[in-house]
Amino acid sequence: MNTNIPNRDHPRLADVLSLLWGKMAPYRAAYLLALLLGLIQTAIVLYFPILNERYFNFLESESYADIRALIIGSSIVIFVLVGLQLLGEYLKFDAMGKLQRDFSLELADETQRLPFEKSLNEHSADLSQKITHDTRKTAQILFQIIDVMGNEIIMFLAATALILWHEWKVAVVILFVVPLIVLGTQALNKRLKQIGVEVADQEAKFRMIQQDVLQGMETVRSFNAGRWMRDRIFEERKKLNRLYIRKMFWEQAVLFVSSSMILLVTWGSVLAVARLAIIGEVQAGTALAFSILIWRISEPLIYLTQLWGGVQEQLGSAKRVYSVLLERKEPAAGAEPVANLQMACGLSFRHAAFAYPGKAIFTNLNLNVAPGAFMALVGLSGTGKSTIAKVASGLLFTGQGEIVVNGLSAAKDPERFRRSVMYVSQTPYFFTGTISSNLTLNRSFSEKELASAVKAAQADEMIRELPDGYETMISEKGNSLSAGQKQRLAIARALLQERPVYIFDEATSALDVRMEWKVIQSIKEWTRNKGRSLIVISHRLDVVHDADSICVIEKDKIVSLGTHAELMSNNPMYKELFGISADGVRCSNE
Ligand SMILES: Nc1ncnc2c1ncn2[C@@H]1O[C@H](COP(=O)(O)OP(=O)(O)OP(=O)(O)O)[C@@H](O)[C@H]1O
Repeated sequence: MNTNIPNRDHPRLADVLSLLWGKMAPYRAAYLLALLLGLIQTAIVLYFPILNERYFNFLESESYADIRALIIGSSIVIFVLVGLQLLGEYLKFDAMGKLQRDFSLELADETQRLPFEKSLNEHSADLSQKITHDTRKTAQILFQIIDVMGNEIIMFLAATALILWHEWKVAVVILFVVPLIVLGTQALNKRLKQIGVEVADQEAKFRMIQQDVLQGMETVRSFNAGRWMRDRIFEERKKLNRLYIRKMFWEQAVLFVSSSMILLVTWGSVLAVARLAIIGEVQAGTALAFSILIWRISEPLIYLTQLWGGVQEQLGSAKRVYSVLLERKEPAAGAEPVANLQMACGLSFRHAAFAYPGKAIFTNLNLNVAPGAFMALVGLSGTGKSTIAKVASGLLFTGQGEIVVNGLSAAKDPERFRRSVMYVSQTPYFFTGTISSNLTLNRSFSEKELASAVKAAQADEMIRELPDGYETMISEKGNSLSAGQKQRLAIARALLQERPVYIFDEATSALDVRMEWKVIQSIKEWTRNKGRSLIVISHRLDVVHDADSICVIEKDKIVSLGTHAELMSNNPMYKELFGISADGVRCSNE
């Protein structure tokens, strides 16, 4: 991605064009050829007044053979030119589609490198609108300016040159009017640019609400909140419609001002030439050619002012795209593989601090998980366990201090750091596709590896019972599976990956007590046999009480670290939580 993006609130047209032109590099030659072929259309349009002029003059001289030669010759030339023009259109559309595809993909990549806490707090519909709709509109600016506007400008200049040849005084007046139109519509265009930003933001907001309604269908239906949601959609759409009307008003204002000035000059010129024809200073054919050519000047001028308004609106989308481009990013991954990736290695927090915007979660945290050790993180809700786990996994970044695995620092080399740590959350995500594709995520594993990970996660029987086994399709976000099934599949998926450190963040919370115990035992055995480090976060202390060390988090800091026996004797809160947890298990077993 272009790193030389000026840090301005509103991107300038020149900056956007230079960014897009850079991205066009692989398709530039084809596009330039398309532009050249596009000039054919201008040539054909401009040829018609000349054809008419000759036709009329041949009529006056009563030369039928010349007329026949003129028509046949012109038809053949135009036929060939139209074929070439088709080729030009194909090349242009191809280049345009490729630029839009690349730009959208690059923005999606950039979004993947946004700080995790930033993407957590941005609505996915807003990001998706930026990646799809806003990149497409931004890319269109290049084509509007170079291709469409370029063509219109060439048409205008060529027609002016032809008029200059016929009647130079009229051409000078026309050229004088152009700067007046630009100045006259500048203030209106500024307004259009601002409305462009408002429209793009409101379109994204409208999409967010629609997505919320679809994703929260269960809650909407359970709480009979359909009417409230409908009213919200209605309100947002109403605001959008108002903006569309405002946009239309300002576009029309630009059009009205520019068209009035252009038409005034056009009709004035037509009258002047008509007078010259009447007094016999110009031939009838020349007067006809002139009146056709004058429209070849005024039409592009009117069209250009309209297009210019469209570009102002597209700059609103560019502003939203730039908001992602200018955001701080994770460092890009190094190309070379991690040298000496030790499978038996620990994880260390060194004087680490982390804060969500406006909220410190921990300061000066020092914690070591020894190679091959099993550590449990426990504590009351909201004390920061998941945050510590996400920082340890290289998803969230510390403001101070560092997290180190295999000699790699999470903040300095996040992508390679993450190849050493596997994080499994309580609510795993599944992609639309088969069970098998969700387990392997497009990597190849032998049948034996797959079966062994699935068995360790206690998911083998469950998969066998599904209608198509491993080939069973999972619907969006794994909605066709139970919460416990999803958690076991997520554990199998994690165990398949060879990582030195595994972190399970309440990853078995949806399982029944017996199944949870079996899965945790299985995970412990799996990691112990392979010499991997294991961190488990759980509210059920009885399933993690045999950890090598247990870390009790309270009010965003570690208050105790020790074995179960040590904590039972020196941490009353741990003792209380363990008692409740064990009682719960006893009750559920009775
Ligand atoms: N994306 C976020 N933006 C801002 N604050 C957040 C974000 N995620 C979590 N928090 C806050 O950070 C604090 C710690 O949350 P965290 O999820 O780490 O706690 P936890 O101990 O794992 O809780 P639980 O046991 O309920 O899962 C909470 O006060 C929470 O509101």
